[in-house]
Amino acid sequence: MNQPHKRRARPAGNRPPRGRSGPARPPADDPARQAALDVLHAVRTRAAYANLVLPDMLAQRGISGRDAALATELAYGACRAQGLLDEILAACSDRSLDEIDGSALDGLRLGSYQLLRTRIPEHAAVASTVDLVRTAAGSRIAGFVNAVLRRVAERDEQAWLAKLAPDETADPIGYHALRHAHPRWIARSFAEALGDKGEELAAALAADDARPHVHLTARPGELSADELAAATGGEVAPYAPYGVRLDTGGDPGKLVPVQDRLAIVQDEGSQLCALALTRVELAGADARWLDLCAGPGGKSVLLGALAELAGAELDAVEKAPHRAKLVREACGELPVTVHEVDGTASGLPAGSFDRVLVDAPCTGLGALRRRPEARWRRQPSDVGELTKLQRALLMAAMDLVRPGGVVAYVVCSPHLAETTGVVTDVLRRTGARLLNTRDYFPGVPALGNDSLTAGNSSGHGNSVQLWPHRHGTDAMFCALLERPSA
Ligand SMILES: C[S@@+](CC[C@H](N)C(=O)[O-])C[C@H]1O[C@@H](n2cnc3c(N)ncnc32)[C@H](O)[C@@H]1O
Repeated sequence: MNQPHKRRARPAGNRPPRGRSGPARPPADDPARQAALDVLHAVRTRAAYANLVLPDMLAQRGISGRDAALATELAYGACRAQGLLDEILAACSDRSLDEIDGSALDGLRLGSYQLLRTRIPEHAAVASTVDLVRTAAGSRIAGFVNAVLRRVAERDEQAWLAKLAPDETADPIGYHALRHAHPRWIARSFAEALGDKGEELAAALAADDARPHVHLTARPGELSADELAAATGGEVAPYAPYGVRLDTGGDPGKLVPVQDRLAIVQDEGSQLCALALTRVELAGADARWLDLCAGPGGKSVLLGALAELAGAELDAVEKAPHRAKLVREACGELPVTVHEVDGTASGLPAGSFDRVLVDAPCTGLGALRRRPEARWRRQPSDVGELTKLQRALLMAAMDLVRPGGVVAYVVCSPHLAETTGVVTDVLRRTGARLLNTRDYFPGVPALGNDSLTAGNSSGHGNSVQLWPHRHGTDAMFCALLERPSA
């Protein structure tokens, strides 16, 4: 007769100490959830970017296939939904979230995400998460996580929303913010830019959770969009003449045309904004172009290639040394001179550039779909600091461009303070003219909300606001300003 199997007690020395950040090696039996949990830990404790940490972790741990897909879904999904999960967790716990041990909170987010937003059966979602928390933080904390997750499992997501969301009529922004797991201030900023608090706001918030297509730019003068599409299995992008859209996953950096420097990875919205600057007809000289915020160099490559075709040269300014290096590497043999200086005091000669791009540092609220945790990390207080810098850079650009030359002000954000707020102020201070920017986005529909457009009230032209849910691009803003002739 077989002897009953005796569980060997785990030696105390093997037990991870309380409060440690998680096991160095994933347990062999659940590498996907362990990786997701470790990503949540890195995001919470050291402000890591999930989309940078996870791919490295998967490679180092040799996690691939279905496990890699599950780890990605759980890590990114829990990061995106964090605020919604936290509201639900707060309703299920008698402690406030601030009082909950960090490892427990990571586990609660991971477990509640599985319960509410995946088809993983309840017992598997809870038991697997509790096991991981027990290994990392001990039995007492695991018991707490188990109890809270059991309460979360009493309702599905819709039922929780019905219980917790504000009334749609009385508070439409709060309602859509919670339903689409966005902070209220971001939902409000989208609503203000769209001029809509209802269906379109919901569509804009939903688009932030969709995986973006990868876009490529064919290097002008080297390859056409048709050729690039044929070489990569992608399709020609709808609006940008050098653009290709890829439907497949995988690392686009490994595509042969990208490795051969015949194409770059670049959102179609970025392509359109850089191109708009080059499409304005100028009277007089057109030989010196400037990119005032160039790192890591995507738009410099496109502008540098177009400058070469036009017989012009590009100066590229970047303040951060490592990013200036990236610009140099990206531009290679193109006629681009990189200056590692502050764009607000570059020392470049005033009035000497024909075309200037200011692709200013911004909140990035227009690219939230690319960074799972970004919506919860950004704070409303970031906006004030950034708009000061954006104003200073745009003022510097107005000084560097020659009379009759053109400046493109671009941000990857629809927040009105960063877009029309900055532009309206600089128009007032410089007497510059806002061109009808939409004319330089030919064939692109639904380019903005007329009633909100910078300069409209003073009879100037219109700026452009792109959106993921309308155009499949990042939510890029672009305004073309002409310096009055002397
Ligand atoms: C939105 S990114 C530019 C993206 C770039 N145009 C591209 O397409 O790859 C803004 C850049 O401005 C740089 N920057 C921030 N402050 C600056 C300053 N005062 N002068 C020049 N560059 C600055 C940042 O380091 C960052 O690389």
